[in-house]
Amino acid sequence: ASSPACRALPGEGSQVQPKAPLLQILRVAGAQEEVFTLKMVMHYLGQYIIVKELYDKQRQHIVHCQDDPLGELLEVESFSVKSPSPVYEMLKKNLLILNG
Ligand SMILES: COc1nc(N(C)C)ncc1-n1nc2c(c1C(C)C)[C@H](c1ccc(C#N)cc1)N(c1cc(Cl)c[nH]c1=O)C2=O
Repeated sequence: ASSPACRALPGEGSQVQPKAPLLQILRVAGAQEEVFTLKMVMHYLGQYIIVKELYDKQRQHIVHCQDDPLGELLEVESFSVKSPSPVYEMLKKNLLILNG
């Protein structure tokens, strides 16, 4: 069901299992795990952005991901780290919550 309740993101402590396309991105950022906390997922996504230099060199809170697998997942060409709703929407679709 995709009712709002079960589409919420888990609390900090809950464990999540990224679906394959997201897990591939986390692997590029160095993730070895299969099961993560939300905080770990955000950390590896951040590392991915920095390592691949997807940020705008002039306006460094802007991420350009139109030509990157991350953009395909986020379904946006770019976004600001200050308004991360595309990130949370993507996570809701790409994380299995293991313990609610
Ligand atoms: C372009 O960004 C940056 N550029 C620089 N330069 C020096 C160029 N330094 C820091 C950041 N930066 N700021 C924030 C974040 C970063 C890095 C780690 C991407 C993270 C973050 C943002 C997006 C995703 C995704 N997909 C994952 C983590 N982030 C967060 C955003 C949210 Cl929503 C939750 N937790 C966070 O840490 C921020 O606010």
